[in-house]
Amino acid sequence: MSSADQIRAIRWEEGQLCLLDQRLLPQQETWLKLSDYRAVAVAIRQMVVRGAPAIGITAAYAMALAVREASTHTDWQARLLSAADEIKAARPTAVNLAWATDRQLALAQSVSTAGQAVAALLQAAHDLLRDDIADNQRLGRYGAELLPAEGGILTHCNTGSLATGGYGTALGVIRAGISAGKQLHIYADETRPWLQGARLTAWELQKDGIPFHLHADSAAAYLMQQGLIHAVIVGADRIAANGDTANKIGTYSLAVLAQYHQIPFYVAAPLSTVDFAMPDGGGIVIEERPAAEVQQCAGHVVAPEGVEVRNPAFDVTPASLITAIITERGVARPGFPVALQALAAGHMQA
Ligand SMILES: CSC[C@H]1O[C@H](OP(=O)(O)O)[C@H](O)[C@@H]1O
Repeated sequence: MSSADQIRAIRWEEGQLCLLDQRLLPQQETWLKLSDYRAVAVAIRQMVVRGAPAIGITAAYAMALAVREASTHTDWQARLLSAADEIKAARPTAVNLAWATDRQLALAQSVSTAGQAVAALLQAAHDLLRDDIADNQRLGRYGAELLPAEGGILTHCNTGSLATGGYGTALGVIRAGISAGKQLHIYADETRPWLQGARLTAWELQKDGIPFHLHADSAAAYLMQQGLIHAVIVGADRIAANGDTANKIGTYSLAVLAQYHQIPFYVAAPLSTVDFAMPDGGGIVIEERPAAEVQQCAGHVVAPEGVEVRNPAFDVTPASLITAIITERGVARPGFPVALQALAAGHMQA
């Protein structure tokens, strides 16, 4: 693989969904080739593929696999409904998973025959993958305008090509800023416990030749205190209608730190990540992941046998701590309920 334009986590090849196994990066680049939607749901839950937009795209392909299997049965629509429930149950927090699955279900219910559904759902999954990359590039350009001409940008988790169809959201803004000639230095949180920053963001930035330092999550406050950070930019898994944002655990503490140090705090996400049916962040389900992820570090057990663990995979940052939400249709600033609705309605451009 070469630069950002080539990094892909999701491919459709010879009738199979191919997923780059992100559990093994950066040491191994191994692809899983899947033909059964049940195996795709397991791959999402086990984080073979992760990142809100990426799991949405993956779910869309899983539905295409499901309708292909169901199409040989007269009760194909009932079978597809059951498959959709199984796919949506893989992970609860990122709205993209349910959004993409339900969108495929509605498409299947809009056609007359199983054969038409097989063709329509596969094409819709291809279109979603293609459109996500184009949306990320638009989002990147809008966000790049907010970044300083020169400075340090802190990012959390992985929001690049591996978390999306390609190019990335927060990392897409950084890519667009660099392409626009901005002199940016990236500070990448390692992002315990799954280490998306240390393993995935570092891998992407190194491939792009973007200057960066990797640091422990607990070093973020020190870097801000030293005046090295001029903006924080993160992704999102679910944005409530009022702008409250669920994102990787540790995001909320970064937002509090950014406010204390008077550093702009940006969220970058496609509008498909906004859950307009959810009035505020209080209703967002936070995924609790296996204890082993905290008891271990990079696969090595570090905690004593039998310790009790809390492992929330996400937290919710109140809209009051967010400077702006960057989307593929423009930038939403505080007064998010109206601004996000306006962007979704296509009324507002940056
Ligand atoms: C481009 S959104 C990526 C988003 O998803 C990550 O979560 P996970 O790695 O557990 O799927 C994280 O919240 C990122 O901000």
